[in-house]
Amino acid sequence: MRFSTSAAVQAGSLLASTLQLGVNAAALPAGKLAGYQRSESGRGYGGQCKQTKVVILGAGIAGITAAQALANQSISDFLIVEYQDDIGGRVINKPFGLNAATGEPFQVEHGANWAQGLGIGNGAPENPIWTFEKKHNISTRPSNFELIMSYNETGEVDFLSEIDAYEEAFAEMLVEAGELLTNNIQDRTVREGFSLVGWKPELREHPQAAEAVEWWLWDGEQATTPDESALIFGAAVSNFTFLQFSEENNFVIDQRGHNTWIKGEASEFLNQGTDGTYKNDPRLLLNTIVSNVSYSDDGVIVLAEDGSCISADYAILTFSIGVLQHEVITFEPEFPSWKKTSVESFQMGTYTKIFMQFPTNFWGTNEFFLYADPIQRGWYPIFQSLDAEGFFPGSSILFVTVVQRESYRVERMTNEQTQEEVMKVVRAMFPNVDVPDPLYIDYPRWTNTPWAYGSYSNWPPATTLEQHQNLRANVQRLWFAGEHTSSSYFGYMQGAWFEGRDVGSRIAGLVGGTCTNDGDEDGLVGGAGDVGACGEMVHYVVLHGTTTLDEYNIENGWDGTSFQTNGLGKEEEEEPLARRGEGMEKKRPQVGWAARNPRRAKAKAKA
Ligand SMILES: Cc1cc2nc3c(=O)[nH]c(=O)nc-3n(C[C@H](O)[C@H](O)[C@H](O)COP(=O)(O)OP(=O)(O)OC[C@H]3O[C@@H](n4cnc5c(N)ncnc54)[C@H](O)[C@@H]3O)c2cc1C
Repeated sequence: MRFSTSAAVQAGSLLASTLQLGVNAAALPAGKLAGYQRSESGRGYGGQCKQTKVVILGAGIAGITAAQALANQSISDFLIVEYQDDIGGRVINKPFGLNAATGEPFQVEHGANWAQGLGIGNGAPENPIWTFEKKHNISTRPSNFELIMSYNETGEVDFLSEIDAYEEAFAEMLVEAGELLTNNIQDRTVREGFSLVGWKPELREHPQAAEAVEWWLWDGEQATTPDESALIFGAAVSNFTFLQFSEENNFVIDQRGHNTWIKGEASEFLNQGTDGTYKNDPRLLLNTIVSNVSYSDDGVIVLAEDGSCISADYAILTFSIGVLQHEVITFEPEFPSWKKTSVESFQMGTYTKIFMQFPTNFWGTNEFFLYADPIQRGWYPIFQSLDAEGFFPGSSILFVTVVQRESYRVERMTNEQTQEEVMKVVRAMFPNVDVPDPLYIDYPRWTNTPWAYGSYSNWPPATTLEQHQNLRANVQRLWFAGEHTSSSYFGYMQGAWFEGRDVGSRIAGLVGGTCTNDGDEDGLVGGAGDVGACGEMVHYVVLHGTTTLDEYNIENGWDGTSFQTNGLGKEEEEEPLARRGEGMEKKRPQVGWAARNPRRAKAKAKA
């Protein structure tokens, strides 16, 4: 087997490839070129550049899956470049507090914590992430969303009936969203969608309680407010995961870390190192920060901060939209305007879990604690206990989640400042308890993490599928993949996986000359994840106001199963709310956007 790392090329051939690529060598920033000084002739670099067929930028789910797709099609000449000292990206765990039983800290997940929409029973397809978690024996526990208590600034107050009211409205809004998509009607914000079906928190008897419930079930999932979310695509992403797969969510408690499944998959094709583990495969370049990407119709040159350089026929860039928006990477030439506009159009939401370990459990056996602040919507709204049977019993760990603007605020504060605010809330929730201060408090600063700049993407209003396709589409030999390029599962691990697989397979087709990327998981037309296509991706130089139904197709990254209920929507189909989509393609088993069952819809939570 030939390894690209051993094929470092000398200055002369770098010059040749540079010229071939049409890259203006003089334009490459000097500071990024330590070790790659121009030769005396002024016609090349004095250093060496690794050469490979495909360079994969980022070793999160999308990057590892793209590499796996290449390997599966016998393309072993690739390099994976990763900022951090290990793979997994936003699926990342950190030590926290102390496990008295072992004398070691607990491992808590700073990023993705739930496998969502597992796809259990009812003939539903299985979420591929759940398949991998089972394969690699990841320890998980179903979250019990029935074990929830509600509070305000006076203590425990039962406002859980608001959940039913919200969910009835949500179900109705989903049907409306399906109508908008099917008939190519202009999209709305989720806030408008809610208002039109009568869900207006400010008009309810207890507005703060209604806001807390809305925060939990909307912002707590999308990490963005209903006012900042697109109705059609916000409804679709929920349908794809929770209706197509199922509404079961499992919380990961594996002390090896959630990313063990990604490492397990990587070990199946990255095992050429001296010790036989993925980490020592010379094709995986850890601790390498990409700073400059030059691309053309012939290839790509990637420069890293440490001065290293890679020349490749193709690049797959999997960095988050937060990284792209922070302009920490120089692209040469600059992105064309259709690409630049799409990068700036989509949003990066932030989701911050603040972990606290107390000397004792003073809150009991419930799992969730919803708090309605009298003044500020989203003020330390949902607490979750890890000191519960099946989780970390005896740990006295509680974590509270904030998102978006509150995330930005707390992430700029010290742990001590945050603790002071949180403890005021906790003491108000439990007025009859002598609540101790936590022994430990810690939380990630996602908004400032230089390899992510936020948690996961969200689809803003006034943005069509065509605009999103521009986010996905390649620019010459530079390709893109990640949760944010998934129109059907953006924000979720499965989005990153489907997109990594798709782009890896497309490029395998381009490199190998034969494209086998039908993306067909299950032999069904329009089955889960059938986003496969071959060759270059389409993009749109002129963006139209709306998207016609026939454009919701594989070319635009749309998974044909958005309208499938797989039996899960059966009850709903019998209800008047569920309607059949008009004019659907006959071949695809699309049955209209079913309203979600309010009883099941409580099973929603993100990470
Ligand atoms: C707090 C939080 C909670 C979440 N909860 C859930 C959940 O419960 N369920 C769920 O399904 N999903 C959840 N997600 C989303 C999920 O984690 C992501 O969708 C998924 O992990 C994204 O994978 P990716 O490959 O697209 O991107 P990433 O994981 O971001 O991979 C990109 C890689 O590129 C690297 N990189 C970035 N910049 C550079 C550079 N300059 N040079 C070199 N390398 C670079 C990064 O280090 C990273 O490893 C959550 C995410 C967060 C942050």
